[in-house]
This record gives sequence, structure tokens and C-alpha cells, in this order.
Amino acid sequence: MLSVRALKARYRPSDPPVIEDLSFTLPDGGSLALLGPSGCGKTTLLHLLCGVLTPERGELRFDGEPLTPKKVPIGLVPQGYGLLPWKTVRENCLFAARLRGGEDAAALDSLAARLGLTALLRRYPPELSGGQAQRVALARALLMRPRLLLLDEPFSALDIGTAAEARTLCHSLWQESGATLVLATHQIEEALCFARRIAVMGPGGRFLALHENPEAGADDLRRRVLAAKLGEELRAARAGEAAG
Ligand SMILES: Nc1ncnc2c1ncn2[C@@H]1O[C@H](COP(=O)(O)OP(=O)(O)OP(=O)(O)O)[C@@H](O)[C@H]1O
Repeated sequence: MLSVRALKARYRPSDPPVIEDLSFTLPDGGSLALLGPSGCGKTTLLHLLCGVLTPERGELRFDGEPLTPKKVPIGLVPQGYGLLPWKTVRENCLFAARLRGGEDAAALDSLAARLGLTALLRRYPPELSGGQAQRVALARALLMRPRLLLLDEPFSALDIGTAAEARTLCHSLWQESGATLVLATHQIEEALCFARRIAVMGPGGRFLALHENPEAGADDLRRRVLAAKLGEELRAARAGEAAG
């Protein structure tokens, strides 16, 4: 179980906290989507979860142990994908896994085939399309054999058709991985497609609302009602921020 308790974080001592006091839990293999206005702290929360940012206060635990990348394999697909331009696709994919002592060329080959990357393994990131770069970043994250998978607006730079395809593929691969998922997104549809829990974040990184998402296909009417409610809550969160 992922457990976040009384989390507080800021980037500089002179800045107000981005996350003021956040607590939530997520079961193993569970999924949480973070929706919210730009600047409310979605990426900051992901950075806290993957250890890029250290909290000023509070606790991050995974299965009762402190959540650190050394103890818990974490896969991150950051905004902009974070590929190293001087390394080939193959090197980019294996680099992170190698750092944690688990380079697995056979796993890369099979994942590359699933993701349509086989012919691109010797290319460099600047020679890739946005959709290809996104799939490389996903391959790199999955090769970590993550128990926690963090996706930061992974489809936002893709055109509608490419994004829809990438979403379907990413959803299957995530489910096969069994990882616990936290996804930051601006798309209500994306949150509904991926996550069993959906949080609407507001100022101070607060969860203004936290919803259970009905199973896909189980109750389409309930899903449509939830989509409408999320739309209203997002508008209210944006308006609140503008007024504040
Ligand atoms: N490296 C940084 N140094 C200082 N402040 C930062 C840094 N990164 C983010 N911030 C600030 O922290 C706040 C939250 O930013 P964050 O990127 O977490 O928001 P977000 O909800 O992910 O936004 P978006 O939807 O636009 O990606 C913003 O006010 C932002 O300016």
C-alpha cells in the first residue's frame, strides 16, 4: 500500500508551501489520477513520490517501508519525457534499469516490439517523433519493473489519434505490470480511463474532492455523471484560484 501522511513541501524556504498538508492511501496495484488547475502541485506530488524532491514534513511509505527509489522500484514518465539526447533509444531505456542493477536486454527487446520501437533502438531522441519519444519513456519506466508507476501528463503532447492509441497500449502494459499508478493529467477522460480513484487538487495541493471511479463498462451512467461532476469541480477549482 502507498501511504502519504501529513505531507508538506516547498521548493525554497522563502516560497509558500506547494503541498501544505496532504494525506491519502492507495492499495497495491491501485490507481490514482490527479486533476487540477495548472500550478496546483500535481507534478510536485509526483516528484515527492519518486524522491526528486524531499518533503519538509510528513511521511511517504510503501508497504510499510519508507518510500525511496533504493527500496521500491519506481518508474517515472516525466513531462517532456526526460530522455538523454546524447544516448541512443536503447541506451536511454537500459540506463535507468542498469543504475538499479537490473539491466535486462531481453526484456527491452520484447517491450520494444510491443511498443513498435524495434527499428528505432539505435536512434537518438532528437530523431524521434513525439509519439515515439513517449513510448521510449514508457519503455524506460517499465524496464525498472516498477512497483510504483508515475505518469506526468504522458499524452498531452500527442495528437488526438496518437494519444488514443498510446493510452490504450500504456493501459495494457500498466495492468500487466501490476504496479500502483499515480497519473497527473488535465484530461477528465484520461483520468476515467486509467484510475479507480480520481482526486481534484486545489491550492496548497489539497484534495478538494476524491472520487471512486466505477469499473469501465460496469455502469456507464455513473461514469457520465462522475465526468460531469469532475468538470464542475475543475471549473470551480480554476475559478477559486483565479479569485484567490
Ligand atoms: N523547480 C521549481 N522551483 C520553484 N518552484 C517550482 C518548481 N517547480 C514548480 N514550482 C512551483 O510549484 C507550484 C506547483 O507546480 P507543479 O508543476 O507541481 O504544478 P502542476 O499542477 O503540475 O501544473 P501543470 O498542470 O501546469 O503541470 C507552481 O507554483 C510552480 O511555479
